[in-house]
Amino acid sequence: MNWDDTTDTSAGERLVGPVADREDQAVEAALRPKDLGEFIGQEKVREQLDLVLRAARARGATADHVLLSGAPGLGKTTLSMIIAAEMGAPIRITSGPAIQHAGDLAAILSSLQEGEVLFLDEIHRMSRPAEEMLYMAMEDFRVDVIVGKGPGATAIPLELPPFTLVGATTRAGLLPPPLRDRFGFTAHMEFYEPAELQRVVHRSASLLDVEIDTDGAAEIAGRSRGTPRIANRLLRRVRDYAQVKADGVINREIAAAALAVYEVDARGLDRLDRAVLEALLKLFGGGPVGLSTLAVAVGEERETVEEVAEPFLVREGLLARTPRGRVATPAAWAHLGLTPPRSQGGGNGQQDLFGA
Ligand SMILES: Nc1ncnc2c1ncn2[C@@H]1O[C@H](COP(=O)(O)OP(=O)(O)OP(=O)(O)O)[C@@H](O)[C@H]1O
Ligand SMILES: [Mg+2]
Repeated sequence: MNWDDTTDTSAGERLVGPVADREDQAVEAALRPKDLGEFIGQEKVREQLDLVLRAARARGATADHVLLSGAPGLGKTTLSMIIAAEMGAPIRITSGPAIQHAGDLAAILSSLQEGEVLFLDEIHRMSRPAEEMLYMAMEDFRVDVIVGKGPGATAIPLELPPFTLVGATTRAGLLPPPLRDRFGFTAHMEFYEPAELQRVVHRSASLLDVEIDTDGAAEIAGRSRGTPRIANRLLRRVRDYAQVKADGVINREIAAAALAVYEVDARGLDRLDRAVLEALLKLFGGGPVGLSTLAVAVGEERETVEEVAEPFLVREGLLARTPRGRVATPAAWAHLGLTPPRSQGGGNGQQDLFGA
């Protein structure tokens, strides 16, 4: 799947974009669950990780290396901090792009304390030489530091204390198999159910001292695209609205009115998503239509339509990418409150694709 870290920048900052913006970065630390018990949803991952960590603690050993994969904003960074907290270990945080030379990694590894958690975010963006050094460090807790250049270069082996590597990636498919295989435990984070996001919203509201009722939280959760980060962001915008336009208390009407102002619809589609769907339905009868034609019709770049709008529309089952072009699903017609054209012979892709 295409969850590139840079995807969102092409259409500017979106209220429903999954990647952290400046404001998110400033407030997220305060909203992060601190232990596994506080972490909402991801039942399987939580149960498995709990076992891995308990067992390591019982043995008095350092936990196995953990790989966290999943779309932006689902809680990878949060979980890495929880792992350290549960192990009572310090955490060192760095990222793939920050490690361009093997030497950068050697410096970090050689300064780790015993049992420390090394969190390597965006691990798929590390340089090749650093990656190879990491293999040995993960497996044998050893690195070879190369001193000098050319034929006179020598490798000085350096013992490392046992540590736990926690790698995070939005693109697990980009990880070379030898790297993937060196993790003892891999957790794949799924998008959250609305009921889980509702709990996220409630929890964040109470931390932010915002009063919200059950329906208000459900309304925000339903528009959050399965992503806690987006839920927290929408909550902040709704809070602003509630303070200015009402008495500060969030209920369903306030949440819906606030998000209408920000053009986030009941299903979490924003202006761009709706423009793409509307063009597809109203101008092209539901398709199939080529990506370039669709992009011109909405006045956006091809890449913006393909990388920013489409992934969520496809995930929601509103749009399908077919060899003959983009096609709207029956759910898309229903969502926009439009009636699909009836029996247009072979001219319309609806019939043969969906048997309507
Ligand atoms: N399971 C959860 N329960 C409650 N809050 C959560 C949960 N998962 C994530 N959050 C909240 O969502 C926000 C984003 O989470 P986090 O930064 O861990 O995502 P991420 O997967 O690291 O994203 P990225 O790929 O962009 O680095 C945080 O503020 C965190 O509080
Ligand atoms: Mg993160």
